[in-house]
Amino acid sequence: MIEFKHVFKKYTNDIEAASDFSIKIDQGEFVYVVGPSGAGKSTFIKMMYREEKPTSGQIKINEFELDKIKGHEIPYLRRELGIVFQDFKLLPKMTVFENVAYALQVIEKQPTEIQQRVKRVLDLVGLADKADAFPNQLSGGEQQRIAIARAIANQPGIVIADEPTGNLDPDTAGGIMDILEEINQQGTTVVMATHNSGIVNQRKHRVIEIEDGHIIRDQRKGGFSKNE
Ligand SMILES: Nc1ncnc2c1ncn2[C@@H]1O[C@H](COP(=O)(O)OP(=O)(O)OP(=O)(O)O)[C@@H](O)[C@H]1O
Repeated sequence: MIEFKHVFKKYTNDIEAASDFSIKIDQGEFVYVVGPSGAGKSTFIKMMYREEKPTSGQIKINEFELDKIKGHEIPYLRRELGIVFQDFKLLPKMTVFENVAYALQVIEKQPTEIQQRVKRVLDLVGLADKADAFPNQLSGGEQQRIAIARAIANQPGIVIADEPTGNLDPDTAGGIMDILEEINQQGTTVVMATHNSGIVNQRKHRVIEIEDGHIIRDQRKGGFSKNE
């Protein structure tokens, strides 16, 4: 569950990227965050994983109130969130296997469990045969599938993706969407910022639309609005 209560975010340059965001996303929902460039989509998403802090208001991620979270609770919060970026952010000197395993090592899993989990998620994204490759030996779509494998290796309840199909051709983007929809069908909440009106119109899910730092639409099973 993700809950925003009267959240405002003003950057130091006085730009208000979030103005009174109050929204609730239940466990298991699939939500697109749409809106023009500079609307505040990334800011909304970054506040969910504490990359940005609100100027005022409350954000709750499952049982964690982010403004009250204590240092020792942060690894537990991190475990509940898987994050996927447009530019993948894979570690270039590590193999595919090591990139995914790294996400598990930081929460102190046993080596045999790490092996099994990495294998399971690489199978899920269809890249078990690339375990020993390095990121620069993979296509953009493959790198994004690895990034998703890394994000879901901890079996987080929530996956947050900022433009996960942004750099990919339509077929490859469709493959990424298939994976996100599959993990959503297994119960994972997916929140995805996107400019891709084709995807939003074809694969109907809840849409939260942001414009100029305001949530202007929150629509279940809605496509893009006319001005996108
Ligand atoms: N660190 C920052 N410091 C100052 N202003 C910022 C910062 N990050 C974002 N902004 C501003 O806040 C507004 C919202 O930016 P944000 O990145 O959230 O938009 P967006 O909808 O994700 O855009 P895009 O689709 O282009 O990624 C923009 O006007 C942006 O210039």
